[in-house]
Amino acid sequence: MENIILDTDKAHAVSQKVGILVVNLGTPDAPTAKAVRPYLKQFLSDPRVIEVPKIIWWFILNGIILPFRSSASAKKYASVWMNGSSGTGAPLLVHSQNQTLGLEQKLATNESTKDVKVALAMRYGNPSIEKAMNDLESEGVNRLLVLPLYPQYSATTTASSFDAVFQVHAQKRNPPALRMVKNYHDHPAYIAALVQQVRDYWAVHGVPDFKNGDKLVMSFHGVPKRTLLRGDPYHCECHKTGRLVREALGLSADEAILSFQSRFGKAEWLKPYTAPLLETLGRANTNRLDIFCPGFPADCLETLEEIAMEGKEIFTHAGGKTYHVIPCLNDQPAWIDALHTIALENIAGWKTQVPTPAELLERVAMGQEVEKRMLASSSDIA
Ligand SMILES: C=CC1=C(C)c2cc3[nH]c(cc4nc(cc5[nH]c(cc1n2)c(C)c5CCC(=O)O)C(CCC(=O)O)=C4C)c(C)c3C=C
Ligand SMILES: [Fe+2]
Ligand SMILES: [Fe+2]
Repeated sequence: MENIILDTDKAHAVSQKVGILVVNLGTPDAPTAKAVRPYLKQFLSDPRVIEVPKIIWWFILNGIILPFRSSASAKKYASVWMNGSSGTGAPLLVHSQNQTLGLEQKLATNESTKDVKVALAMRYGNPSIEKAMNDLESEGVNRLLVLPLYPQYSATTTASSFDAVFQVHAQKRNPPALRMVKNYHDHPAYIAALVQQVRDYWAVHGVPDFKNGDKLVMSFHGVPKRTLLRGDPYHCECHKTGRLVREALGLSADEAILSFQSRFGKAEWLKPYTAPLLETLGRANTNRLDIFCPGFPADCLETLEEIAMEGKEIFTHAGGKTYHVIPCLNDQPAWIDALHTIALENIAGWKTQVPTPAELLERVAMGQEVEKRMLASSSDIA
């Protein structure tokens, strides 16, 4: 039936179905300039990402960035495109899909959450936020938790995803109730998953010799410095995540160094920049450097190409010896557990199962009882 209000199964808001919209940044549909261009256009036309006057930016974007960057980025995407046991396609999409499935399976193991619907959406590209919200609506979801795969809040990412959800929400006559997860940069389950990931890597590849100058670099995606000056808490949240991981590993700030990568354009971004740091550590003839990206829950172009390939080249070319890349959380069980915990905490109080007719009658009776008591107490006051 078209109108869900007239559908007797769903009438009178009886259905109380909870849905979780897992949101990540997005990625092109194919590693070609033709597919990268519309993705970059949508991404770089977002005023949350680019805070340059619209007219000026239109000329820079269409005249310089899209013609040149689309084909350069496409080559980089081609170098990391996946075709293996974990899945086929862009790494960001494959890992985000596996995480979404992992969360759904975990929720399905418990009677009270087994009917929670989970969908993945991408802020730019596919599957779009609009499509995922419509899919959840057609499954009867009327209470929606938005769970971004951004542990650290930034207006450029988290708020931008919320904007896109609100835009779809604004088009609906009977939209779902909304809850948004703003951040979880210091959530114990997220920190535990990060620490586990580093320890698991060291269990296989040996622990760096920190006393003899080996380093752990924790590289986060950067943002323009002016966003920090205007009040974006992203910088502080990255520092808190980094400190909690470092302390759990028993390392000093000199042994585990925090940095920011992926600078775009000429403006100043958060410092220290990762690439020059790798060069400095290479020049200092660092024997072993391990690099980890705690702010990226899923491996993507920025970790697999920029960090693993370009970073290695910079470090070893400058004189560094061995370069170890610790994979992102991806589908690590402790991370799926963390997502599950964060989701449960944020849907608390939202009943997920449709009440039985007996439960409905009980509620009506309870309501009548409360009304009677209120009337009695108001006549007492009078
Ligand atoms: C132009 C400014 C950009 C800001 C600000 C920015 C913030 C930001 N980005 C991420 C996470 C990711 N970014 C990724 C790719 C990417 N980022 C930018 C630019 C900005 N990011 C561009 C132009 C690109 C596209 C790739 C390229 O052409 O270089 C990705 C990977 C996407 C993929 O397909 O693999 C992620 C993830 C965060 C967390 C963030 C701010 C906190
Ligand atoms: Fe980015
Ligand atoms: Fe800060």
